[in-house]
Amino acid sequence: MSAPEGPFVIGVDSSTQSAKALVVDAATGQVVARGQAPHTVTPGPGRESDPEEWWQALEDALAQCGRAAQQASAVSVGGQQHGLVTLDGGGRPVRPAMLWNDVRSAPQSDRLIGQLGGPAVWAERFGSVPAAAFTVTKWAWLCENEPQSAAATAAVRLPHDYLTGRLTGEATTDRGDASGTGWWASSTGGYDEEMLELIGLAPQLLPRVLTPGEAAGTVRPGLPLPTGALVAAGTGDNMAAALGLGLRPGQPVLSLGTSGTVYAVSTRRPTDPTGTVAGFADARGDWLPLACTLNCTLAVDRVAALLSLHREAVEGGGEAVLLPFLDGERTPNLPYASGLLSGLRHDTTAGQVLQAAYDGAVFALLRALDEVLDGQGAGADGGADDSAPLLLIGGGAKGTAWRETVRRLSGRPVQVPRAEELVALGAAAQAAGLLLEEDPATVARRWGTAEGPAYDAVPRDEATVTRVADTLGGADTLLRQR
Ligand SMILES: Nc1ncnc2c1ncn2[C@@H]1O[C@H](COP(=O)(O)OP(=O)(O)O)[C@@H](O)[C@H]1O
Ligand SMILES: O=C(CO)[C@@H](O)[C@H](O)COP(=O)(O)O
Repeated sequence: MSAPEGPFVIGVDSSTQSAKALVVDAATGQVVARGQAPHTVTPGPGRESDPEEWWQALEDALAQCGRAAQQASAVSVGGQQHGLVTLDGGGRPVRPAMLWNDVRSAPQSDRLIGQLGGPAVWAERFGSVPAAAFTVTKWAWLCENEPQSAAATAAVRLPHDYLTGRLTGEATTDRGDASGTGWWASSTGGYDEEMLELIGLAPQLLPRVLTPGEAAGTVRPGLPLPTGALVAAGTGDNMAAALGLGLRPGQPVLSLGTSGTVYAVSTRRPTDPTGTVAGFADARGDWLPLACTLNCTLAVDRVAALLSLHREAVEGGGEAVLLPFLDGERTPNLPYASGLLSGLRHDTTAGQVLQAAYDGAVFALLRALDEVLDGQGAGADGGADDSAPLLLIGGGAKGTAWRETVRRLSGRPVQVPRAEELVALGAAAQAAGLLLEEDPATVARRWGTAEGPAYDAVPRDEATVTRVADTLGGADTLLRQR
C-alpha cells in the first residue's frame, strides 16, 4: 500500500446498531484509520435510542482512529434515516429518539394519509406515502401519547442533524434526509407549511435545509476533532451509500443491514401512490427511489439463533416458507404482522427453515426492487436495466448465504464491492467533495469504491418465488390483524 497523500477526511456512519468512523485519504480513497462503537436500541413495543449514546459512540469510534483523526481537514456524518430527535431549549434530548423501525405510529400514519386526501395526494406532493417509519407519524404519535414531551420540545432533528449540530453548533439538515420526514415536499423542495400546521409543529423548530455542496459549518473547539475543520452537510445513510458507490442513474443497489433496502439514483422525481417506493431525494440534486424492509439481517440471525445454527448453515430443498416479520413490516406494509412459518413436514430440516428465512427476507426486497426500477425512471433513459449487476452492500453482503439467496431469487448478476463501509465512505466522499470543491460521486468513482468480485446470473428459482408470494397473499388477513 502506498503512503497516503492527504489531505485526510472523516466519514461517519451513525447507523441503528453502531457508529463507524473512517479516516480516508481524500486523494486516493485509502482508509488510513477506522473505529466502531455500538449503541443500544430498546427492545419491547417501541424502538428507541438515546441520542447522547450516539454521540458517545461517535467519540469512541473517533478515539479508535488515533492520531489520524486529529489530522482531518473535513468531516461528514451519514445517519440512520427518519428518527425523531426532540431537544429542549438547552439542546438536550427531551426523551429518547423514536427510530425508523418503531411501528407504534402506524395508526397515526393511517390517519395522516386520510387527512391529506389519500396516498396519491401524498405521493404527488411529498414523493412518498408515509409509512410508520416517517418522522411525521412519530411526531403525531408523540403529540397524542406524550403531549408533555411535545410541549417541552424546542428543536426537532433527524439523527444525522443531531450529530452534525453537535459538531458545528448550527441547526442544519440536507434534502436527502429531509425527504424522509413527511414534512419536506419533494414537489417544492422545501418544508410544507400546511403539513407543519396540521401536525402542530412550528417551522422554527426545524433545521435549515442546506443545498447540495453547501457546508454545515466548522468543528467547534473542545471536540475530538481539529477545531475549524470543515463539516459537510451529511445525509441519510442510504443517500450516503449512494454517494459512496458513485452511483449512476439506474444502477440497482441492495443493502443488507439492520434494514434491508433496494434503491437506484433517478433523474426523475418518484411519486409511487402504492407507497412501496419512497420518493427520497438524494444528497446531490437527483432522486433516490427506495424500498425498505424492517426485517433483514437481525431477523435472519434471530431465526438462526432460535434454531441453534450458524448463520451459514443453510440447506436447500423442502417447501418451508418463513415470512420473517419479527418487527412488523414496512415492505409490504404490515406494521402489525409477526413472523410466520408454513410448509413444515416431518422431513423438514432446521437448515431448510433457516434458508426459508433468507428467502423470505430477500423475496420482499427483490419484489420491491422491480417497483423501484419500473416506472420510476431509475434508468438513464427512464427504464430499468436488467443486465446491470445488482450491487450488494451492508454487513450481510459479507455472508455467502445472503449472496447466494440474492443470486438465486433475482436471476441477476451480482457485484459485491470490496469496500465494506459504504455509508461512512460516502460521507467521507461528501467531506472530500466539500474540501476539494468536487462532486462527491466523482470523488467516490475516482476512489473505485464499487469495485469488487462479480458473480454471474443464475436461473431464477421461480418455484421458491411463487411459493413465498402465494404464502404472503394467502396469509394477508392474518398478517394485518392487530
Ligand atoms: N460475515 C457476515 N456474514 C453475514 N452477515 C454478517 C456478517 N457480518 C455482519 N453481518 C450482518 O451485518 C449486520 C450489520 O450490518 P450493517 O450494515 O453494519 O448494519 P447497520 O448499518 O444497519 O447497523 C449484522 O446484523 C449481521 O447480521
Ligand atoms: O428507514 C430506512 C430507510 O428508509 C433505513 O434504511 C434506516 O435508514 C436505517 O438504516 P440501517 O441502520 O439499517 O443502515
